[in-house]
Amino acid sequence: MTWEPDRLDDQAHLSEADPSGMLPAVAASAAHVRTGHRVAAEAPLDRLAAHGRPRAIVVAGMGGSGIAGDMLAAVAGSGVPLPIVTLRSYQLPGWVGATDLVIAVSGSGDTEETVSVATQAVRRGCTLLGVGPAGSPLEAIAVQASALYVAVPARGQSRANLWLLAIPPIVAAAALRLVPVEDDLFERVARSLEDLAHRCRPSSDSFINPGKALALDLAESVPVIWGTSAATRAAAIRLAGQLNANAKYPAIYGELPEAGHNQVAAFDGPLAERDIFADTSSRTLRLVLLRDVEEHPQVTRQREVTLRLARDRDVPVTELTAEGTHPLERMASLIGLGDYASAYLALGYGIDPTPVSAITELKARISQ
Ligand SMILES: O=P(O)(O)OC[C@H]1O[C@](O)(CO)[C@@H](O)[C@@H]1O
Repeated sequence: MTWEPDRLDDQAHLSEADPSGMLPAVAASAAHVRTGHRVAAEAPLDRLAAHGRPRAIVVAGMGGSGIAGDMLAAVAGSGVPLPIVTLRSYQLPGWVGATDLVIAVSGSGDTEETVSVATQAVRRGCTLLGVGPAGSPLEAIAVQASALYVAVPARGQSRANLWLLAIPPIVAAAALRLVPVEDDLFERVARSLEDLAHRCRPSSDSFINPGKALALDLAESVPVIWGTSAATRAAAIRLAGQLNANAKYPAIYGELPEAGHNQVAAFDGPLAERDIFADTSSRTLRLVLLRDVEEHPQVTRQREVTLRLARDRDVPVTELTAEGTHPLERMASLIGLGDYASAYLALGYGIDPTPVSAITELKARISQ
C-alpha cells in the first residue's frame, strides 16, 4: 500500500477504488440530517416530557454510533442541569436507575454491547429510547418494553449514517428542553454540509479541495488529533474513528487541557523526531488541532502554547477551526471535512474505504 497523491485527482481511480460508494455516502450527509430530523419529529418524542426531566441521560452506542452521545453532550453544553454520559460498553453502571433516560443508538440495531445495555435499561425500569433501523433486535426490545423507538433508514456501514443516528437524540433532548434548538438549526446544518460536499466533490482538484488537502496533510504521518471544546472533542473522536475505519490508519485523539498533561510529551519522542536525511517523512507524528470559537480562556492559552511547542520541535501541525454559531453547526463543519479526508486518504493509498475486515473478523470470532 503506497501513498500516491496523484490518485486523488484521477476520477477513474476514485470511482473504481470506492466500489461501495463511501464518497457518495459522505455526500449524503445533508440529506441524512434532514431525514434524521423528519423521522425524529414524526416519532412522539414529546412523550418523553411526560416522565418529567430524567436524573441523567446515558447514550449507549459503539464506534460510529457512540459519537451520537458525544455530540448530544456538546450540544447541551456545560450548563446542562443533568449528566449526559456516553457508554461504550456492555454494562450499564450501577447508579443508573428508573429515573434515568437511556438512549440506545445503533446503525444495525444488532450490536451486542448496545443490545445488552438496552436490555439492562428495560430490566431496571429506565426510560428507554432506541434509535436504529426498522425490524432490528433493538427495535424488538423497545417494542416489547413499550418504549420509544425512532426507526431510521440506515443502510450500509453505521459510520456512513452518522447524521441519521445523531439527530434523533438531539431532538429528544430538545423535547425535554435540555438543548437549544432553533427552528432552522437542522436546515442550516444541512446547507453547510451541502456546501462542503460541493467543495470536496471528487471532481474538484486537490489544490482547491479541502477534503483532499487534509488527506494530503495526514498522509504518511501518525495523526494526534486534539479538540479544544466539547464540540471539537466530538469531532476529534469522529476523525480518529473515520481514519481507522475508512483508511485503516492509526490515529490518536485527545483534548485540551488533558492532552497538555500527557500527549504533549510525545513531541519529544521517537515519532516526533525527523530524520532530515531520510527521503520520506513517514512515521512522523502530526498534531491536528481542532479549534473552536468557544473555548475556555485557559484552553485557548494552552492551544497557543502547545502550537508553539510543536513548531519549536518541527512537529508538523494542521490547524482547523470549527465554523458556525451553534455547536451542531461547528461539529458538522469539522466532521464533514474529516469524513471526506478519511475517504480520500484511503483512496490515495488504493484502499477501499468501506470494508473493515479486521472488525468483521473480530465480531465473527467473538460470536462463536
Ligand atoms: O451502529 P452499530 O451497528 O451498532 O455499530 C457500531 C459500530 O460497530 C461497527 O459496526 C463495527 O463493529 C461499526 O461500523 C460501528 O461504528
